[in-house]
Amino acid sequence: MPLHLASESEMRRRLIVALDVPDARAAVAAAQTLKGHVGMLKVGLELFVAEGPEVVRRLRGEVPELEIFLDLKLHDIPNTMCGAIRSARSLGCRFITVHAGSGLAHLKACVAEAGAELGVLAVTVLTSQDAAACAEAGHTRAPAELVVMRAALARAAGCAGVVCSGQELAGVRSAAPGIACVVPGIRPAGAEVGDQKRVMTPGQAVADGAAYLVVGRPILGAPDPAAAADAIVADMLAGAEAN
Ligand SMILES: O=C(O)c1cc(=O)[nH]c(=O)n1[C@@H]1O[C@H](COP(=O)(O)O)[C@@H](O)[C@H]1O
Repeated sequence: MPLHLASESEMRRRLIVALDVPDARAAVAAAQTLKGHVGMLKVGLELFVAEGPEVVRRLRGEVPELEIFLDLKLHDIPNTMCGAIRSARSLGCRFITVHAGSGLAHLKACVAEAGAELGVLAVTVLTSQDAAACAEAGHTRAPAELVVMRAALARAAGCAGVVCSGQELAGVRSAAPGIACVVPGIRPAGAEVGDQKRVMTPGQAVADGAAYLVVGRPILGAPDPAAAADAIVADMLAGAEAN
């Protein structure tokens, strides 16, 4: 992003916090703490399995200024994926995730079902997978090649974006020009990597063209989550300005 367009509020809008917490009470408390510091809340499997769609309605009611990203990583036959998307449509979420590895027909069906309001994000290759994990799973291509192929499929299907690691941003941008890249596996310099394999710092991911960053433990596991989010925003801004 050119220097004159990079602003702190723009970086905050592009920071998504993963609410990987066990219940609605913890989710609402984290959202209240982080409003004004992040731009979107991600509701994923841990919280959704515990609380169901009601937690999305509750978050929308209690923190209406933050959009919701419903991360269910749907991976099934098209009829079943479309049913889940139909059920999700009334929740008013900004994004929903599906696995890109299902192929073009699956992605197209999901995009058609989601309509204009709900953006379908195609998860390319999980950031917890390295080359060895892909080989174990039977893939003959390296993660970066798979990501780029799947990003091209996602673009052809009309997806709102892809989920990829920061390490594939350049490849995705050239294979699927214009597609929004949503990047998890974000780790500030020196932070614990945990189960993530393909990681990048916030600033580098923004410099390389990420549209949104998804961050969980480096924010929620910090002694002061709002300060941790602010530090990530500062690094994002530095990355945007260095670009
Ligand atoms: O779809 C996702 O959001 C996702 C895709 C992916 O490839 N890797 C990945 O880590 N995620 C999610 O991003 C979040 C990352 O959390 P932290 O590793 O704690 O920052 C988790 O909620 C994951 O479910």
